[in-house]
Amino acid sequence: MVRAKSWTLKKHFEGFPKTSDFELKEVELPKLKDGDVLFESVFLSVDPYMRPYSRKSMKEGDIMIGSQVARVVESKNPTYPVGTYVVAFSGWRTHFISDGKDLQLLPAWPEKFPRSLALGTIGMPGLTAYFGLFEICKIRAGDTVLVTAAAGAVGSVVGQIAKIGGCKVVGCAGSDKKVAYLKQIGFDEAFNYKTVGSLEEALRKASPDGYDCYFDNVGGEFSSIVLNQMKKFGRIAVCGAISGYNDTVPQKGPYVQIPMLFNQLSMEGFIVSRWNDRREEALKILLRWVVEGKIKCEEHVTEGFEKMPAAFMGLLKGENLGKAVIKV
Ligand SMILES: NC(=O)C1=CN([C@@H]2O[C@H](COP(=O)(O)OP(=O)(O)OC[C@H]3O[C@@H](n4cnc5c(N)ncnc54)[C@H](OP(=O)(O)O)[C@@H]3O)[C@@H](O)[C@H]2O)C=CC1
Ligand SMILES: CCCCC/C=C/C=O
Repeated sequence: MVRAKSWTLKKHFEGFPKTSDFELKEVELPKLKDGDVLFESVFLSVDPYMRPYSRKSMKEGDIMIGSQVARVVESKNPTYPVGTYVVAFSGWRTHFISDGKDLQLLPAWPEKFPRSLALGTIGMPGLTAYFGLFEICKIRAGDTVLVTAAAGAVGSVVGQIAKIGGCKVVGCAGSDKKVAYLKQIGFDEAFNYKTVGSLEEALRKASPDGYDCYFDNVGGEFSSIVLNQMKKFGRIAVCGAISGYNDTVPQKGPYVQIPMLFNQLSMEGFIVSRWNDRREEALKILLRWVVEGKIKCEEHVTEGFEKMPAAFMGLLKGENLGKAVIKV
């Protein structure tokens, strides 16, 4: 018999999540039926979307939503023999039983890279960067691309793909260590948005001619300032709005119409699952770029399933450099 631990949402988050909003539970899993597979989570992901989606799609008492890289430990399903690795969307759980549906088999995995990358660069965040840049920003060689939360899971891949595409890349992040990292992985310009005196001046200094593309991960006041520095026909990919996820009262800011009108801008929100039908094709490209060394991957690994709430809250505070993952 296997005992499975899980983290549940004890109380809906009000403002910034608290330790007391989560509850650790343990249950005994039943025996497998024909067609069933028993998995153990090897790596779990914490992602910003869990904050807004907890309110949108969960009720109190539910297991926290999320994905994991998991390994088959017992199987009554020939498609998933023992030892097979998958990406599953089974929530914050150490073990789970699946009927084999809605699992994503990991491709042949190069020895030298950890499988946790299937939750980051070679997974959902990498796909977000890829489709956001090519389908929404429609990058072209020579464009100047700005990205916020640039040292995180999505942002760090955005910058590196934009460089592969022949763009000039400017990144903003919340610590000097992150800024140094951005320069190390090839960003042309980077600054710490928390310590520059004036965001407006910092943006102007990084690209005096303005920006063709803005990959917006944060929203809020920062993005209102960027709007006025977009070039004519600029494209804005609204990927995330983390600066507002913990707000209890929605932020108010300048209205977007005037800069959008006079600079003839396009602004489009997107959810990565829009391109699920092209997932495999894009993952192959991302994996190739990683193997070729064109994309460097950084991970912020927290050891121990018990520390998942702390890792999630740390992510929302900006403690992570690269993709935040939990090693069980
Ligand atoms: N549209 C889609 O399909 C998807 C959207 N997303 C969105 O992309 C964004 C980045 O996600 P992801 O790469 O996974 O996360 P990250 O790895 O970038 O981690 C989140 C980062 O956000 C930054 N941050 C936190 N609070 C603020 C704030 N108030 N203002 C500015 N920055 C802040 C922190 O970095 P710093 O130290 O630099 O402040 C933190 O490290 C999120 O908004 C997320 O919701 C992600 C996946 C899919
Ligand atoms: C199930 C993954 C969906 C990710 C969409 C993210 C939106 C904002 O973070």
